[in-house]
Amino acid sequence: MALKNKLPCYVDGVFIDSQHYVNNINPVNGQVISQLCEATPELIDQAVKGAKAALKGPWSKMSVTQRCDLLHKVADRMIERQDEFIEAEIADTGKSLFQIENIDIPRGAANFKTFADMAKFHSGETFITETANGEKALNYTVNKPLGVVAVISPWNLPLLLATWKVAPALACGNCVILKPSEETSSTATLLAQVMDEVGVPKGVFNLILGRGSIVGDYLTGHSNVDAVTFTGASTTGQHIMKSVSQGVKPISFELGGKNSAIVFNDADLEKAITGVTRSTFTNCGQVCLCTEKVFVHRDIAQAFIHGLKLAASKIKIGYPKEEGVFLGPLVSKAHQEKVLSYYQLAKDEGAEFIYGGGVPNFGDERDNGSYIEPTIITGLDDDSRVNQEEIFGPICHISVFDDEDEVINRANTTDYGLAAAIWTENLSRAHRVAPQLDVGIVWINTWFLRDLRTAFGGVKLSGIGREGGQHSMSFYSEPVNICIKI
Ligand SMILES: NC(=O)c1ccc[n+]([C@@H]2O[C@H](COP(=O)([O-])OP(=O)(O)OC[C@H]3O[C@@H](n4cnc5c(N)ncnc54)[C@H](O)[C@@H]3O)[C@@H](O)[C@H]2O)c1
Ligand SMILES: N/C(=C\C=C\C=O)C(=O)O
Repeated sequence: MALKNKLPCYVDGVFIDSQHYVNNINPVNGQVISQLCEATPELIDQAVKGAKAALKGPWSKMSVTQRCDLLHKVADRMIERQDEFIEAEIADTGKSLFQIENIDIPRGAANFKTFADMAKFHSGETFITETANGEKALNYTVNKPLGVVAVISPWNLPLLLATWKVAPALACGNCVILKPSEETSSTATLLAQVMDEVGVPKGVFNLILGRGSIVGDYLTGHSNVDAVTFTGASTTGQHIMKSVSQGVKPISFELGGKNSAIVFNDADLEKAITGVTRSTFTNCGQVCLCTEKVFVHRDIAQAFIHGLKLAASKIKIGYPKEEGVFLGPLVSKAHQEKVLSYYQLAKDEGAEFIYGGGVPNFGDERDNGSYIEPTIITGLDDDSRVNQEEIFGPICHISVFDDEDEVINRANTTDYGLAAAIWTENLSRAHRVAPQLDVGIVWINTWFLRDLRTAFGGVKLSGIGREGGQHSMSFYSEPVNICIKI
């Protein structure tokens, strides 16, 4: 069923128009493309009640194999409808067709396949116990679902990040209530259609739409929600933590970042330039893993800066489907204003602009969109606001360093701790430096190369917990130890 101009909620197996609307705007030209039906508290209560009931229905009676086969059907149907997912994601985000068809949409189906397969191998533990006084017992684990899981997802990789949590939550037998970002709800609505089409039992997957501060806040504070998994800004995470603390329930947070790329003088310079171009400007800098701070060794600084500036100048900015376009707009006017305020702050703090710093002038409808220039700056202190606060746009600051210990300390001097990239051809140095970085993820001579079985998450303001592979299976399950005297 093609998306019309109203995006409905999906509660207890029914698509519902709440009669309360929030405009959905295309960031390419600022036009209203649809309206999402914002969930009311009553509708959220109904979703939680339906999810609770579904835990006792056919879903809980399915074998792991039956449940995971159904999730494979979800993945297969997403692939059958991928053109609709691509169109919907482009309409909401304006990002390039290249990125959407190579990263965003394929990962939706991949997330379901990965965790459906992982669930089949999610084993417990068994111990034959012999106590000091000669008693014998058999101990074994049963993995049970948490119950009703609230999933709150962001706008930067909408389908990828919603399914990154929905898939393992369902694979572990939970019922889910997904609240996507109000900026990008279209692919989540298609996901609800897919769930309905393949026969996921009613109440197992629910979709409630609307503003985070209203709908998200009500959901995370709901006494009958058993767990909350959230991806978004650190400040929002802190708010959700307060909201959830009205009860005692598991939380998983993937939050903001202020990520460094460290380019040593023994790096392959061309690889490093290409890699840092990707890690800074991909998705218009709107990836939590993106580089915003580049530390380059003094010996190669001029050559690196020249190369990065040349690479940035070759980046094509334009319509999502335009041939060769790498950079689309930022997700919204509000976010464009936020990122531009940091460009202005950089000027005020005395930065030297090596490239960019403004807004492209197209002379057409795109001037009503939220485009921005890729930007490279230098000359600011490590403790400047621009170098300490997450900007979440296509900008990096370049600093020069002289030795390893210095750069490790400088890269760690941040309240965030999500990801880092190291560029060096010296393997000893790579393996020596990586563990010293206070982050959750380190890439060496690459960036955003993903194995979905690995631990994903950050430390400090970048999050709580890890998801990915068995880390997701553990978060979305409650192990019960059963001891039988023998
Ligand atoms: N660590 C990661 O994996 C990761 C991934 C993507 C984005 N992010 C971070 O997310 C931020 C950008 O995304 P964003 O602007 O959508 O983040 P955001 O925090 O504004 O919103 C994220 C989600 O939370 C909801 N929300 C907002 N306020 C809420 C509240 N009070 N209660 C409940 N829900 C609420 C929003 O509606 C949205 O669905 C950046 O800081 C980025 O670093 C982190
Ligand atoms: N969680 C993942 C990416 C997060 C990107 C942040 O913007 C992933 O690749 O699984």
